[in-house]
Formats: sequence, C-alpha cells, structure tokens
Amino acid sequence: MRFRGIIVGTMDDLNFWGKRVLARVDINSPMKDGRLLDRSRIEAHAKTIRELHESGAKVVVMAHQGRPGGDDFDHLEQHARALEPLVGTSVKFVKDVTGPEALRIIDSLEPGDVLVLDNVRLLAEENIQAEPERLVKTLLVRELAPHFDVYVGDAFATAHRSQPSVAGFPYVLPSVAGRVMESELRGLSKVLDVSSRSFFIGGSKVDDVVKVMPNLIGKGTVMTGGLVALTFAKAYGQYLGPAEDIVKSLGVEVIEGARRVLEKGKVMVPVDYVVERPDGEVEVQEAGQELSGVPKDVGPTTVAAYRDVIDASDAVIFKGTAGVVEDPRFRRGTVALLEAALKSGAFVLVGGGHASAALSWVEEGLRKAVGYTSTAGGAMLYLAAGLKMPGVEALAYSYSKFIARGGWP
Ligand SMILES: Nc1ncnc2c1ncn2[C@@H]1O[C@H](COP(=O)(O)OP(=O)(O)O)[C@@H](O)[C@H]1O
Ligand SMILES: O=C(OP(=O)(O)O)[C@H](O)COP(=O)(O)O
Repeated sequence: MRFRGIIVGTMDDLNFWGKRVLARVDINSPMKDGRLLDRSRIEAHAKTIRELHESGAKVVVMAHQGRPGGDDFDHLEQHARALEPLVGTSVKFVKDVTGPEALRIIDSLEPGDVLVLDNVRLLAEENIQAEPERLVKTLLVRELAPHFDVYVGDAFATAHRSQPSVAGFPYVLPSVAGRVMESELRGLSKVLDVSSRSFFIGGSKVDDVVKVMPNLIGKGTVMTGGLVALTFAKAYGQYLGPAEDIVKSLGVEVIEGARRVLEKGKVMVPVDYVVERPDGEVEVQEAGQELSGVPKDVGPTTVAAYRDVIDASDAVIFKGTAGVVEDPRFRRGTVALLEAALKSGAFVLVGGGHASAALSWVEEGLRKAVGYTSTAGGAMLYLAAGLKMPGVEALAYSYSKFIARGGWP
C-alpha cells in the first residue's frame, strides 16, 4: 500500500503457511488494580492474529503494557487469555521475552500455534529510543530475529516510538504491516485532511503533546484537558495550588516546551476544574484563583466554552481524557465533551486507549455518530502533525529491501 509517498507491504503480500512470524501488536490497555478495564485494542489486534493463525503461521505475539514504574505496568497473561476466544484457538503465554524458556517454546511451535510473550518493556533496552542502526544492535533484536522468518508490524499506536520492538526488526527481517496498521494508515490519511477542525487534547502524556503541538497550532483550535491542560495553565502563569508539584514532576523541559508552544499561538485551557480536596470532598473551583484541591477533571463552564468551539468545527479530533476517568467522580468532563462532539454533527475522530474506552460511558444512541475510532492517541497526533513515524518508515525500508523485488514467496 502507498502511504504519503512511501510503500509499505501488507499481509496480502506474503504467504504465511509454516512461517515463524513475530507480530508486534499494541494491546496496551487501561487497567485498574491489576484488572483490564477495556479490551478494544485486544479486539482490534485479534483480527490480525486470527488471520495469521488461520494462514498456518507459527505466531509469536510481542506487546507492551504501561511503562516501567507506572500503576498499569503489568504482565500480559490476562491479555493472552482475553485473546483466546477472539482468535478462536488456545493461546500460549510465557512469562519471558528473550530468555531460554521463551526461545524453547518459540522453536517448538507448530503451524497455527499462537504464543504471547511477556511485556517487552520488562527489557531495559526497549525503553530507549534510538536510530535504526542502534536498534538492530540491541540484544532484543539480535536474540529474537534469528528465530523468525517474518515480522508483522501491527502496533500503529506505538509507531511514533523508535523502540527496538517497533522500529528495529524490519531492518533485519522481511516485514509487512498488520491489519490494524494497514486500516489505521488508510483510514486516518482520509480523515485528517479536513479544513475546519478543532482538537481536544487531554490525558497524561504531556511530553508527546508538547512535541506535536507546534505543528497542530494553525491547523485548528486546540482545547486542552487532563495533565496537558494543567501544564499549559502553568505555562500561562496560573498558580495551580496542590497540582503545582504534579506539573513540576513532568520536568522543566516539558513546561519550557509548553511555553515555546504558546509563543507560536493560543491554546485553550480550562476556566474551571473539578477538584478533590484533602478531606476527600469533590467540588468545582474556578481556574486562576488558588485551588484548594487537586484538579482531576474540567468543570461545567469549561465544557460549555469548549462546546462552542466544537459546534463551529467541521471535524473534531479527540485525544486523551479531560480527567481521571478511572474514577467515576472525574469522568463527567470527558463524557460531556464527547457527547457535545457527537451531537454537533461534526466528523468526530477519537484516538487513544483511554479516550476510546470513555466512549463506552457515552449515551448509547450517540455512539454510532463517531466518524472514526483510532486505536492510537499519540501516534494519531503525530500523523495529524505530519511528524516522523519510525514504525512505518521501518516497514517501508523492509518492503523495498526484502519484498518489492519479488524475492519473497
Ligand atoms: N487531572 C489529571 N490528573 C492526573 N491524571 C489525569 C488527569 N486527567 C487525566 N489523567 C489521566 O490521563 C490518562 C489518560 O491519558 P492518555 O494515556 O494520554 O490518554 P489516551 O490513552 O486516550 O491516549 C488517564 O489514566 C487519566 O487518569
Ligand atoms: O497507549 C499508547 O499510546 P497512546 O496513549 O498515546 O494511545 C501506546 O501503547 C504507546 O504507549 P507509550 O506512550 O507508553 O509509548
């Protein structure tokens, strides 16, 4: 398939029967207290895995969950169990990635078998980002690649990271896009080219947002929520009371980055917040004055102001959440904004694990008004901003090196 001037192979280009296939998917899902809260990414990637299983491949699934140190950093056994009914076969799981136990099971697979490796971010070197020359030298790539014939890059939601599992293997193995990667690239290239759009950008991955924001300003009005909003409020000089430390913990570069974004253009920040006071009570407080609790959602006046922007847009791109949606007390802002977008008649694109999970709390009849749901949050924004996608570039390299000249069955 052609994508923005490059050619990426798809699963239609290869015969998988009996092949040892390493499939990198993104089943990173919202979790609370060690339990999966949402399975949409697992459902999406199950289609790719099922097709590989039905084509007689020996399928090894590689994925991550959370980031080291985070509450949702976990093993992938639950994910493997959730895949079983969706793929329609028993799914093996090994609590290992490149160790002897993993390699033994990989080498013993029969056509049609499916094995899920444990969280690839348990390996330190997966958590660095580097150029392809370095990625191919990582132990992860050097140790696993010889055990495979083909790599399927399906982790679209992680394709903006130049990490070894995403952007390393395609330089040494014939590689194609999986079905999720393929449909996201096709789907998003169509919908991102709308003239009058607005962006709602929330959630906690502020470093990603600060990176894409200079390219988004000018492409539409940007409304913020979540930790993104707190960072920009700080960059505007607001005092955040008990949330000052939360924003400081994101690092000076992130706050400085937000200030530089504001030199380029305006970003909308909340005018009120739902805060949690030290005594556990929840109340709405106006922004700009000293907050006496931690802001955990946007307030009703903010929702009304953002609704006006949404109503004037032809397309709304929604990434991340307005508040701590895992706690029902701080879900209202996100749900109200999603509902406003879905009622507005604009084309609504929802991206990101938490934002798409929040759709399940929206009035049932409204849900069908979503124009496009992407499995990706950050990666979707990178694409909207026209930034480099190392996971896609690696697949294009692999296609031209190993597949295009017809050297592969
Ligand atoms: N005010 C806030 N304080 C702390 N965390 C927040 C706040 N608002 C949102 N979050 C967190 O942001 C996370 C969702 O952000 P993110 O992962 O960036 O979204 P997505 O998965 O949709 O791309 C949720 O875990 C949510 O609790
Ligand atoms: O959930 C993801 O990204 P997203 O929250 O931006 O959609 C991906 O799994 C990438 O995870 P990362 O942002 O920890 O690299």
